[in-house]
Amino acid sequence: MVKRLQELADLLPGARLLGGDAEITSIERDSRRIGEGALFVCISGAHVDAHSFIPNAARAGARAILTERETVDVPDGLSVLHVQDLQAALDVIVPYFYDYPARSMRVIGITGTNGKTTTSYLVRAILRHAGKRVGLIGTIQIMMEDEVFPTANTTPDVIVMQQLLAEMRARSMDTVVMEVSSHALDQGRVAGIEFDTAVFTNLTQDHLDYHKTMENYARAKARLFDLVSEAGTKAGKTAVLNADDAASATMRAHTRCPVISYGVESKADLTARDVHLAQDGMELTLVHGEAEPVKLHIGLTGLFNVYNVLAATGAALAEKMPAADIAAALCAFTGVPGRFELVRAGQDFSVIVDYAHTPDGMENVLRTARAVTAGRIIAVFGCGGDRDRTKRPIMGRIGAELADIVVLTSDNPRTEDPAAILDEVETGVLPVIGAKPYEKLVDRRTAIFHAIGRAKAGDTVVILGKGHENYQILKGGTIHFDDRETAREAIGGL
Ligand SMILES: CC(=O)N[C@H]1[C@@H](OP(=O)(O)OP(=O)(O)OC[C@H]2O[C@@H](n3ccc(=O)[nH]c3=O)[C@H](O)[C@@H]2O)O[C@H](CO)[C@@H](O)[C@@H]1O[C@H](C)C(=O)N[C@@H](C)C(=O)N[C@H](CCC(=O)O)C(=O)O
Ligand SMILES: Nc1ncnc2c1ncn2[C@@H]1O[C@H](COP(=O)(O)OP(=O)(O)OP(=O)(O)O)[C@@H](O)[C@H]1O
Ligand SMILES: N[C@H](CCC[C@H](N)C(=O)O)C(=O)O
Ligand SMILES: [Mg+2]
Repeated sequence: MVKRLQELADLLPGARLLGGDAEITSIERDSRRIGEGALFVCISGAHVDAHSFIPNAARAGARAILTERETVDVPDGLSVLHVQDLQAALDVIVPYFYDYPARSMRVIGITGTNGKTTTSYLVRAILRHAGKRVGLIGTIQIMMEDEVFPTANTTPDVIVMQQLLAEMRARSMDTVVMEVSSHALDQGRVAGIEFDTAVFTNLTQDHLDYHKTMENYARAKARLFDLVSEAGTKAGKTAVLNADDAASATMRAHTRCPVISYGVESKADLTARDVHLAQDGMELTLVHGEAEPVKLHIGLTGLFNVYNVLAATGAALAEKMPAADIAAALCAFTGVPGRFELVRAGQDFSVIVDYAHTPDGMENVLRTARAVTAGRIIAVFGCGGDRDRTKRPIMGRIGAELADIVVLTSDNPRTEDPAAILDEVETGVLPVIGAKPYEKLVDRRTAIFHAIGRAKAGDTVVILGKGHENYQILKGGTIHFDDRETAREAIGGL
């Protein structure tokens, strides 16, 4: 990809180009990714100011910088593109630079508090069963067909996003399925993407540290439905909405394209009945209008996963996938890493590792565990640091109400004092814990060993919050940590 700096400047009213035109071969916002000919975008972030990396960028071969700062010292030979509003400038020039890759493929965006990753994996499985070449962008990883790439965010920033989409175009992906976080919608990470199908899973409390109110949070999510409604270069757009979630009204108010609704309680285009849960899967019957109802057995469990199955089916129908492929792919689906994942190491009790890190997620998972457990529920959980503090006591209360034994422990404390986080969670635990056994163990490994040590035949140990994560983020740095691995070790030591 090569474009002239002047060409980019011409797209931006009020932009000033200092130091002369130059040929640009990439756009980067991280000095560590700069190569020969790059335009280095200087963002003053939450932790560091990228202007301080200009010398590094120059040494690495940057040709120019993009900034909204009036005066910037740059080494000789580096041009400066000055703009009034950096984010607005990126919205325009990044998709242009990469020749709007999203226009070359179908784009399915999934938003909502919980269920995005699970739904995206289900959609990917259905599309692939129907013979499509599928890219996936989300929390766990990025995939292009079977090839896997790591990711730092659920939805990458606008630059990495356009680079990924350009790579997917080069590899002839037919469709990209992506999780679209509220942060992404708020920060313009999906600028320049024309969505074909937009899916809403649900809205419950999370991220109030960032959005402040549930109204702002809902408004950020609704942005995806503005985007899917925009007239662009594509035809056949659809919004897939959860009829049982009150926030769908907000999403619908932003939608100006056809809607497929799904639900279990309310009247909807797509529903499920005859749901039978087991620990390692469930049966359900999918009902879509006048079509013959389809009975499925799938390797996911819990009513919340019925919603994910319906959301994914809605997206597949919007993408005109044949009913036979939908049913066959769902029946062959075996689960998502770290989502209600069973750890089997020959023990006579169950161990489930799950990514629930919101009040609603916890409630769903603990209720599901209860429904499929004969003995007691032992819950191990905490809350992430540097994130929504108001969810801590709520999660504490839910854990104490729904489990029989509670082991409070650290999630990813990040820069916070781990013990202080647990104290905040505990304010929700204490009023409802009564005589139930309760421990507060800051070290997650000790907590998992403790919980597994208490388990008896027929019990279920539910380890919540970190799911697929194979690390723990502490003040001193990030360490290797995997709940599944630790649980296996603990079982092995019994
Ligand atoms: C609050 C927030 O959204 N922060 C995001 C933001 O970081 P930032 O701009 O504040 O970054 P910074 O670390 O201060 O760095 C500033 C600039 O200096 C640059 N830099 C930095 C170091 C260096 O050596 N050289 C260099 O050039 C950085 O590339 C950056 O451009 O931009 C980064 C690049 O896109 C993101 O990775 C980062 O996400 C952080 C890691 C994060 O934790 N975000 C969470 C809140 C988030 O976005 N979560 C949602 C998921 C929510 C959900 O699914 O429930 C997500 O989509 O991931
Ligand atoms: N539809 C749902 N409704 C409520 N809770 C759910 C739903 N689906 C999954 N969960 C719970 O939320 C956890 C996270 O699920 P998943 O990873 O699919 O969601 P996500 O929206 O991608 O989360 P994140 O925002 O962190 O990326 C699961 O481990 C489960 O506990
Ligand atoms: N174990 C996690 C889950 C984080 C989920 C993530 N999507 C976010 O909140 O950004 C934590 O709280 O650290
Ligand atoms: Mg996710």
